[in-house]
Order: sequence, then structure tokens, then C-alpha cells
Amino acid sequence: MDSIRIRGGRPLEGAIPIGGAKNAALPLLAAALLTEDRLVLSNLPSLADITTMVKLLAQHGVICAIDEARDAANGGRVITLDAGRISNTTAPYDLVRKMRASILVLGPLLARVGEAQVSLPGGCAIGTRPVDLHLKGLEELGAVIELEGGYIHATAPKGLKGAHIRFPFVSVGATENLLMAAALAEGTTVLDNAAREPEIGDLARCLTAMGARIEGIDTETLTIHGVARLHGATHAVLPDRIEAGTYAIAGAITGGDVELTGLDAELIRSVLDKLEDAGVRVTPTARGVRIARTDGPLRGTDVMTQVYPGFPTDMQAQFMALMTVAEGAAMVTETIFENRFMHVPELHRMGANIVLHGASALVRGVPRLNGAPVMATDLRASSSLVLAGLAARGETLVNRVYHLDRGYENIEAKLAACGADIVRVAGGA
Ligand SMILES: CC(=O)N[C@H]1[C@@H](OP(=O)(O)OP(=O)(O)OC[C@H]2O[C@@H](n3ccc(=O)[nH]c3=O)[C@H](O)[C@@H]2O)O[C@H](CO)[C@@H](O)[C@@H]1O
Ligand SMILES: C=C(OP(=O)(O)O)C(=O)O
Repeated sequence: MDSIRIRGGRPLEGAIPIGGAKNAALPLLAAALLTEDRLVLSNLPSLADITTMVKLLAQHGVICAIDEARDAANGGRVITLDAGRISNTTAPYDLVRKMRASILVLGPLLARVGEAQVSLPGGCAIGTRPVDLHLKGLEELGAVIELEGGYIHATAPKGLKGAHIRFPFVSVGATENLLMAAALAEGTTVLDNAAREPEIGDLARCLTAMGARIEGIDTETLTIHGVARLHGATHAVLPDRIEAGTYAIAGAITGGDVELTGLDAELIRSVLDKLEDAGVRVTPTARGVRIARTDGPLRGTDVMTQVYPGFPTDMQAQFMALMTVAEGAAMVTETIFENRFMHVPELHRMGANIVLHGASALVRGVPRLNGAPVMATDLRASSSLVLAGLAARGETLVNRVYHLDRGYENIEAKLAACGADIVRVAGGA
């Protein structure tokens, strides 16, 4: 297993290009199952999760052709998906256990073919993460669902029928699954208390380009008038706001000056606001946003994770890393996942002062972190350790880099181009 070795203490300077969003690309890829025509997606990031989703679609019978040549407009890859013939409706355990977003094939398969067998994703390091809202919503659209042998067996003997669904709380994945299923259901579906994350707007816009009839895009009430078939379309994947937020913190934690390019700063407004509160200078530029530390110290700043447009849970670990070297104290509260503090003991090993109280972490800033070998259990925890390593004195070895490769394309190359001393080392724990 590869590791990443960082020798910290260098301020980052330069431009960092932001790629297509993993969490937008995954549902968009699943949406290819909804049409027998071709769906072409550009700005596709090169990430382990994308490879897993493409493998999953391929074993369903989707012909997937990736053009590795970077497209001129935004630098990402282009994929052409052809789900003309769906030959298999099972999403097997081996692929689903690697990536929970595999559950997103359930709604499209059910809507298009009338059946699907999808392995239950199970929990992961950040929480139990049940899929009850996905299943209940599909049942409300008329699906019959049974759980057996660790699999969801779903059928829609009479086809899916529009319904009024009110989610008891906001779920990104359940909103996406139901939106895709409703696009091909008979009649009108209303999704109340739907998630408003930008990746859902991106999916809804792509579905609209495919012929879906959706009202209320980017609001908490989505109204979908089902159509008999969807057609092909071409769509560019939204920029990755979490990758952008992570690199914004890389600039801030090293006292550097970086420009994040290819990004609409509004996508990370809540993160940028908190960075400004913490004493970081944020300036819009023609290409994106510039992040620079002012002369003053970083200030302890409280954050609480919330659904969009609030502070994203996927940025909590990274912001906590920043707060470990801020002046004063910061309360970091996680409200979305019950166990998303796995980075805390590793940050302790680097000299951070963090006390956990249930869903909150009290972070008291220290003058500096010290490099150490560290290990992470999930994607964003790994990136918080890279950020801590960039600021720390001495050498940090981040093990289990495969977590990072799920969500960050060329992380070491992007950081090294701005002056970081960071390399990938083959082998390790
Ligand atoms: C691939 C992808 O886009 N992943 C994102 C997506 O995950 P994901 O779609 O899994 O997250 P959800 O919004 O569904 O989860 C929010 C909360 O609801 C709970 N829940 C969810 C569904 C359900 O049926 N029952 C249930 O109890 C979850 O355990 C969690 O506590 O949104 C999360 C919240 O912004 C992000 O952290 C993830 O990066
Ligand atoms: C939690 C994340 O992804 P997933 O939902 O795929 O686990 C993430 O992107 O931070």
C-alpha cells in the first residue's frame, strides 16, 4: 500500500486547478442507465471511485468509453456511456462494499428495467449509514422490496408510479435515487425536504437535458413529471467544491497564497466565510478564488456541519486540521454523521490539542504541529492529515493513501506544483 511523505513548513504558492466533482460524477454516471441512448459526460475526474462506478456499470452491460485526452474547456476526461442493452441487474457485494455510492444504480435500474438486486452497502468508518430512506421512497413509488442474503431485491411489477414523498430528514443519496427513479415513473412525483447540495442540481440539469421534466431544481421541493423515455445528452460535471475547500485550507494552513482555478466560489461560500472569520484573505479572481493568509494569526473559529448551504460535513476534518494551529479555541460540531472524528487520534499524534465531547470537538490551537507517521480510515480524514503534515515541523507519513485516491486526483502533484515537499512512496502499512 502506498503512503504519502510530506516534509512540512513550506508556504504554498501558485494556482491549483479544480477537477470535476466526485459526488456529482457518481450519480451522473448512474443516470446513464436511464436511457438507451448515449450519455456523454465531460470534466470527469480520474479517481478510484469513478473507476469503481464504471466497473459497476460495465458489468450491468453499459458500454463505457473514456477519452483520456483532456477536454479543452475544463481539462477533465470525457466518458461516453451506452446503456442500450442492460444485460445484468445485480450490483454485486464486491463492488458495492468498495463504494457506497453504488446504491445509486438501484433507482435507475428499477425505473428502466423493473428490477434490481443491489448488495446492501453496510456501514463505514464515518457511521452506520443506512439506506432506509432510499428503500422507503422507492416503495412509495410502487416498488416491492425484500432484503435477503445481504441484498436488496427490488421489483416494480406494475412499473413505478408518481407519489408525494416527504423525507423525514435530508439525504443526498436518497434524493438522487428517487429523482432518477421518478424521472421515468408514471405521473408526478413530489420530493419534499429534498437535499439541495449542488451535485443534486447538477444531476437534475443533466436529467433535464435528457428529456426529464423537473421543477424546483436547487430547492427543497422537487416536482418530477415522469416521461416514458429519456434520450441521450452531453453534460459537463460540476467542479469539486470539496477538493476546492481542501486546497483552500492547504493555502491557509501553510500561510501561503494560492489561486483555485475553474471554480465558482459560490459553491463553497460557507467554507470561505469561515476562512475569512479565521483571518484568511479570500479574493474572487477571474478564474476562481485566491486564498492568502493575512499578516495576523489564524483565529479559532467554531463550525457546525449542516446540509447545504451550511458548512459541509465533507470539510469538517480539514477545517479541524486548520484549527489545530489557530490562536485560541474552536468548537467543531458534526451533525450529519455519528462517527466522523476518526482523524482526531491521528492529529493528537502530531501534537494537536483536541478534546471530544460527544458530537463536538474542542480544539485548542497549538503553536505548531510535529510530523509523525499517521493512518486514516476515510477519505476526508486522510486529507486532513495531509493538511496537518503540510503545516507540521518535520516529516509526516500518511498511510493508506487509497482513501485519498477515492476523492483527490493527483493530490501530491497539485501540492508539489505550489512548492510543497510531498511525494508518494510505494509500499507501507
Ligand atoms: C457519494 C456522495 O455524494 N456522498 C456524499 C453524500 O453521502 P450520502 O448520500 O450517503 O449521505 P446522506 O445525505 O444520505 O446522509 C446523511 C445522513 O442521513 C443518514 N441516512 C441517509 C440515508 C438513509 O436512507 N438513511 C439515513 O439514516 C446517514 O446515515 C447520514 O447520517 O452526502 C453526504 C452528506 O453531505 C456526504 O458526506 C457524502 O460525501
Ligand atoms: C463521505 C464521502 O464519500 P462517500 O459518501 O462515497 O463515502 C466523501 O466524499 O467525503
